[in-house]
Amino acid sequence: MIFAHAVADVRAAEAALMAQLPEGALMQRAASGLAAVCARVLRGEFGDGLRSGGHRRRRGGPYGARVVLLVGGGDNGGDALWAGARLARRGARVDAVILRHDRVHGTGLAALKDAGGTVVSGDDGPMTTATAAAIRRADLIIDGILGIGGRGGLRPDAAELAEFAASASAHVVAVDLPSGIDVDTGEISGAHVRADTTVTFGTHKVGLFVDPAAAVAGDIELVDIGLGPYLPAPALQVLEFADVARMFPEPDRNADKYRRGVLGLLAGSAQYRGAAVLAAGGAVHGGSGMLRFAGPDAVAADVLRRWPETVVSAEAAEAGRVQAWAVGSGLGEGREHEVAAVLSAGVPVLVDADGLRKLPPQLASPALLTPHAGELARMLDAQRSDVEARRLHYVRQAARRWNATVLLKGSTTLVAEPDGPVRVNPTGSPALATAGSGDVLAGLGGSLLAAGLTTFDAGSVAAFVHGMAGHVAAELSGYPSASDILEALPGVLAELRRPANR
Ligand SMILES: NC(=O)C1=CN([C@@H]2O[C@H](COP(=O)(O)OP(=O)(O)OC[C@H]3O[C@@H](n4cnc5c(N)ncnc54)[C@H](O)[C@@H]3O)[C@@H](O)[C@H]2O)[C@@H](O)CC1
Ligand SMILES: [K+]
Repeated sequence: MIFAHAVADVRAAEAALMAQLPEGALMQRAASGLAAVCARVLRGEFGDGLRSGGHRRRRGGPYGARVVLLVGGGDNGGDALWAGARLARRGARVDAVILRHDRVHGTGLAALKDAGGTVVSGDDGPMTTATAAAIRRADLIIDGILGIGGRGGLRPDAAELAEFAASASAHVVAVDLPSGIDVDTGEISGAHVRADTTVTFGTHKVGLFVDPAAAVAGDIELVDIGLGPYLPAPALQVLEFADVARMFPEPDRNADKYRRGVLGLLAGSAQYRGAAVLAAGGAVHGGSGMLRFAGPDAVAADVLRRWPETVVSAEAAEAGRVQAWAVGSGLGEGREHEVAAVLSAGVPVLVDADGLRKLPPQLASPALLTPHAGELARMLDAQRSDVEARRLHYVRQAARRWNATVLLKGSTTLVAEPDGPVRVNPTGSPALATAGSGDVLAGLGGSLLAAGLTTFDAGSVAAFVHGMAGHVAAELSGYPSASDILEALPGVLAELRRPANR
């Protein structure tokens, strides 16, 4: 599992660690790790990041490379200067653009000059003819404008520099984080740097994983500076393949269909017949032992035709015993009494799409709510654009409001509980943004609930597996449909369950 921590926790851990170390030792660890990643960038080991196609790719390493440092007035600038000094000693031509001469990191600047680096900015402002020329011909730009001490977006002079750097052909490496993002929330409130690679220190920062900021961080490289023992519980978790392989339900020797868990599914309608078929498909592959579908005859017939292993009934009340319900995908209008009965049945419930319109003020059972940004906006009476801009804020708010687990779908899918860490799904891709894809996810998540996973684990495992299926489907068909994603599921699950991966 990968973790990310809030700035206050990073600061506290740094203070505790620094008390054990000689002055400046931590910055040297950071600068050495930063310089090492920069050397790899200059050897061509990284992709073209955000600006694919528009890059001048260098392969020769630091010797003879042209490097520009953008240096703010804090320790983030200090890291850039010390790393610049290391690269200069390895033969790079290093030019520094100093934003605040009155607050520049003194020993870092002296080290850079000792190593042969030069300052190209003037006393009146950072943007000079020499600055522009250096940025234009640079192979690598190191963004040390703001780190975890930054507040709000970039000021105008820094914004102008960032803009100019983005238009150049150099690879941009951000120090700790792309300057100007809100590091604890992933929000972007003003001008900011767009990085191809971010080298972050001690632990990942929250904003590096949450959009919109995550989209401007590029590849993330973590440099260990020894903070580990001093860090508290993380604010954010990112599941990895091995975690999901371990968490995915494994039937034991005595398993039968009931013990593996039975999912009840209330989905689809005369208007949205396909939603029932897709959700049922996610469910039959999702690790539970049996699917009971409740719905109108015509819809149930579609489900049975495609998934003959399903047991169908006309109404939820006639479905029989289940260990969990999934409710809402393509459900359309009506069936309020059935939804209400299912929500108060006392078993865990996944609520998707039209089910989210029918939520009571208080939920009686453990629930996993799976809105996209538009649905979450409606649930909280907010603007969709605001939810997209402040994803972490709103997913946490909804989790507290309904005392439930909330999975906010989108460019970075987040899974939040009322208290505790938030999980970010790392496998998402634009391939998932297709009609019916959410129905597959709902069936899969419901099935995992029925198999006994908690709402938090079921949501995050379902999102991970669904995302992997999206990647596989995209490789096969370019622009996959939800049916393609569904078809890719068994292969992904087989890979997860291979003994070597568990
Ligand atoms: N504290 C430590 O032990 C370590 C810190 N390191 C580096 O130090 C960084 C944090 O350094 P600082 O605390 O000096 O802070 P920063 O370098 O992030 O910011 C410097 C100062 O800029 C000012 N500022 C804030 N927002 C601004 C804005 N929008 N425009 C212009 N100025 C603004 C503030 O006065 C702030 O103190 C980390 O991100 C990391 O790069 C690393 O060297 C590792 C060790
Ligand atoms: K930075």
